[in-house]
This record gives sequence, C-alpha cells and structure tokens, in this order.
Amino acid sequence: ISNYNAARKIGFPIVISPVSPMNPFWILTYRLFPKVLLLRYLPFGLGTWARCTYMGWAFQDKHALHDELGHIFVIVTPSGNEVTMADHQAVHMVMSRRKEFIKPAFMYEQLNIFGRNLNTVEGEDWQRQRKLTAPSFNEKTSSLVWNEALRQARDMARLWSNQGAAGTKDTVADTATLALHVLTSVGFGLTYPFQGGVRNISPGHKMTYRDALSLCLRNIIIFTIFGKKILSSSFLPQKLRTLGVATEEFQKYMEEMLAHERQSAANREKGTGNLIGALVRASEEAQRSGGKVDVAHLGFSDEEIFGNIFAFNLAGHETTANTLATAIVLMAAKPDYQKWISEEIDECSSAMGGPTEWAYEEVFHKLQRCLAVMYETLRLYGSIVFIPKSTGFHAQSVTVDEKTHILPASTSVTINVQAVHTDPKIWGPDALEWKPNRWLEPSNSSHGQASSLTAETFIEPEAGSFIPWADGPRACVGKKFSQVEFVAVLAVLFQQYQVRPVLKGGESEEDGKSALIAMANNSAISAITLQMQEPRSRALRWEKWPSKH
Ligand code: HEM
Repeated sequence: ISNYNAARKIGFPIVISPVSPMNPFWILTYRLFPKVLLLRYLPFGLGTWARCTYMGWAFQDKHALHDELGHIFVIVTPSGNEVTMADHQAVHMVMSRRKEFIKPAFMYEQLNIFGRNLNTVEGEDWQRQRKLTAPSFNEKTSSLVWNEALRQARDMARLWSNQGAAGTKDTVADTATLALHVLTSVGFGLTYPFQGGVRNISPGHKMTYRDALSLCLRNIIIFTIFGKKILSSSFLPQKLRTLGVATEEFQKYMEEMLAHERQSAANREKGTGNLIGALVRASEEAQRSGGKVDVAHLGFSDEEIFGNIFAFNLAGHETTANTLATAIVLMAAKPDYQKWISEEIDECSSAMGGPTEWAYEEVFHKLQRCLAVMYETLRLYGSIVFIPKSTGFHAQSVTVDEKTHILPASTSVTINVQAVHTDPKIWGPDALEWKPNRWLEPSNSSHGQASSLTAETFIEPEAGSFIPWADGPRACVGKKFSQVEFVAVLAVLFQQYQVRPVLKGGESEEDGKSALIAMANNSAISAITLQMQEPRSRALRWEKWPSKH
C-alpha cells in the first residue's frame, strides 16, 4: 500500500503486480507456471501485471501496452516500484543524466567474474575506466575488426554455399563462431581458421584460448548463480568441472598475455593494436602522468584489465552474432533487400575489386545499405530489450509533455527499448515491418554525385528514439566495432551469393519465407540477450547470383 501511494504521487498510470519483474525467484521460476501468465486475460485490467513482468515481455508486447496506458507507467509491486519508460524525450533525458540515473549495482555485480569492469562500475570508478578504455576502440581497432571479419566471412560463405540444396541450419552457431573469432583476434591477437584447421593448444595449457573463452561465455548464467570459485570443487559433475578448467585456463592466458604486453611496453616495442595491449599501454601512460589531477591517472589494476577483457567479450559476442544471424534470416525472407544491398556492394567491387581486398578506410562508409540492414534488425530484434536504471539515493525529476514528475529515491526505471523502437508516432504505421530502406533517403544535393547510391543519406533519428547501443555517456563503447563487423560480413556474403529458404515438402516459396519471419519472431531472452528460440527449425540455401557470375 505504501508503494502504491508513492506511485500515485509520481503521477503516471499504474499497474499493480504481486511480483516484481526483477525478482530473481520469479525470473527463474515463471516458466514453470505458464498458466499464471494467462491471468493477463482477467477483466478490468486485473491481470495486466501478468503481461509485463516476465523476461522478454517487451519483445512480445512491442508498443501495445504503452498504447493502452501511456508512454510511461509504473508497475507497483510489494518490493518496490518500477517506472517503465517509452517516451523518447524522457528516455534521452534519463540516459544523458549519468550521475542521477545510475546502473542498479545488484544487477551487475555478478558480471565481475574476472574483475570489476567498465560495464559494472559506477561513479568515479566508471569515469576512470571509461577514460582508459574508450581510446582502445579507435580506427586502428576498426581496421583490425574489418580485416578479420572479411577473412572469417569468406570461409563461412564457402562453407554455407558448399551445403548445396540441403542448405545450412547453423546460421546462429556459425555467426557465433565468427563473432568469437573476431573477438579473439582483435582482443587478444590470436587468430583461428573459421572451420577445422590448426587449433594448437599453447604449451602449459589444457585448452585453446578460444575454447576456454567460448565455454565461459556460454555458461555465463552458471557463473552468475554459483560464482566461479565453486567450479574448482572435485565433487561437481564433469560438465561443471570442465567449466572450472576453462575458467582457470582463460585466467592463465590473460595473465600470460598481460606479462607479455607489459614486457613489450617496457621495451618500448610498437604495440600490435590488440585490445589487451591497448589497455596495458593506456593504463601505464596514465600512471606515468600521475601528477595531473585526474582520476584516470590511477590506471588499471591487473584484475580490472582481466575484468575488461572478459566484459568486451561478453558484451560484444552474442549481441553482434545474434544481430547478424537474425538479419540473414530476414534477408532470406525478403530477397528484394538482397538485391538492394548487392547493388551497393557491386559498386564498391567494380571500383576496388572483391571484398577481401577492401581497405576499411575506403569502403566501410560507402556500405550504407548494409549498415541500414543492421539498424533495422536492431530496431525490431535488438539484442538488448530493456535498459535498467535507478534513481539511487536521491529523488529525481523527469519532465514529460511539459509536466514534471518526481521519482522518489531508489525508484527503478526500465527503459523499454522495444516499445521505443516500435512506437508508431516515431516510426509510422509500418513500425512493425522490417524495412531496411527506411533508413536511407535521396539526398537533396544529389547533383554531380558519381551515382545514385552515393546520393543517399542516412536518416538521423530523433534523440532517444533509436537506442540499441544505449545513449548518452554510458552508450556502448563497442558500437563501431559491431557495425564494422556486421557490414564486412554482409558485404562478403552478398557480393557472391544470394540466400533462399529451403522448402519443406509441398511448401511454396511464400510459405518458406513466412516460416523464416516466424522463426525470427519466435525470439526470447535466453541468457542476457534476445535470441531465436528454434534457429535450427529452418535451413537456408546459399547459391551464387545467377546473372553476375
Ligand atoms: C550489436 C552489438 C551490440 C549491441 C546491441 C550493444 C549494446 C549495448 C548496450 C545497450 C549497452 C548499455 C548497457 C547498459 O547500460 O547496461 C552496451 C554497453 C557496453 N558495450 Fe555494447 N553492444 C554491442 C556490441 C559491443 C561490442 C562489440 C563490444 C566490445 C567489443 C561492446 C562493449 C560494451 C561495453 C564495454 C559496454 C559498457 C559501457 C559503459 O558502461 O561505459 N558492445 N552495449
């Protein structure tokens, strides 16, 4: 009752719920009681809570509940109030005010598996870590991402096209491998062939760096529940003990690489440009300039370097891989967009040869249509569907439609990314349709342009209305990294190949396409990101473009 009274004072519409969407017990168990969710059909809005308290509800509901209740509403629960926001101006305001709307620490602590990192810290700690890490994501990094993504994609394309008419069901698994290999190469300087080939285990190790990292990433939920220390116990089942070995191995690789990078920094050798080297150098430089009054001069502890390397992998792996996989499935369902991007890719190819010869600086910015495919996929199938914030120890105000609302101290705020991305007032009546070409418009100053493609301009959405990488000071540090990787992969795939659904007995081409859209729509939050739930239910067939080659 006291939470209800507090919510009424805030002045937004209210949904009363017996359970908080953030309640860990509810998060772990609601799937066991699927019938509870049917309560949503109770009359007089009595069951509305069952519609908006389970993980991933925002992806199912899109903007619908906000259409009914308003751009912002409060879920009142016994443990606290949850302000759910889809008003793009308020969203922009919240994400810009980093010091007032902070990350809820309890949700992030479990991600400090190898050390505190940029993703999990707040306040001065965050300021220092951001100052030290942000320069590592520079144009040199983008160029490394580009080259490795081209290399991996070429091999992936070959593998897929070799499957012939049977096609491949491994789109999700293979894009995950590709994204992992880009991260191991750019993060650590270790390159792996896309498929098979040499996978040498370094002397003194029991696993490759890649396998150790991959196991840690795939089992992130186990870490967050049990912590990593318990995994070394000998009474655990084999699977968990293997995970324990992976954890130790990943730690050992990072320690060795850190020692190596320190040594080469001490010898004043030129860095290779990988992320761990960049972190070591940024930290040492900051410590050398210790006289300046600046929190960043403290540099990083070893644990923080390990924490950040893991955080980059965690934050950059599933997010980019799932976006790629979903985009490919949707491209197969809507082949007109394959032709659309291939016009752009061909224009680059005729000027600069095949994609594997392309230099990042010359080509990336020309592939706007490929980037539009990424934007549109993230708009509707963005891997992060909500962004949690808290008002911390102080009350905070938000102004909506020129009216100021006061959110008391410790109020949770959930930015409903999916609802913002599907708001018909922003995106129009076709907001729910996947239409990559909505991102480009003919430029007014097209006179004298070399081609119609270079005359297209990318649309800049209003602040707060497109937030897949978040917004404001805490926006994703790997945004460009993911864009470069995505565009490189799409360019390689669609330069030579087109993709089609493999049809099941008696199915028409249209049925096959609809089944692919249904597969993409059947997504839910698996661990921490949105993923297709049955990615192997349909196969994709890759074949060369008939007219071009
Ligand atoms: C399509 C791909 C990606 C998406 C959609 C994405 C999305 C996001 C979002 C929404 C946040 C804010 C999270 C929050 O406030 O809790 C974030 C933060 C972050 N991302 Fe990404 N990300 C992507 C790729 C990457 C990549 C490739 C890397 C690194 C290699 C990366 C590293 C990070 C880090 C370190 C943060 C924390 C930044 C800070 O708090 O200052 N992300 N990302």
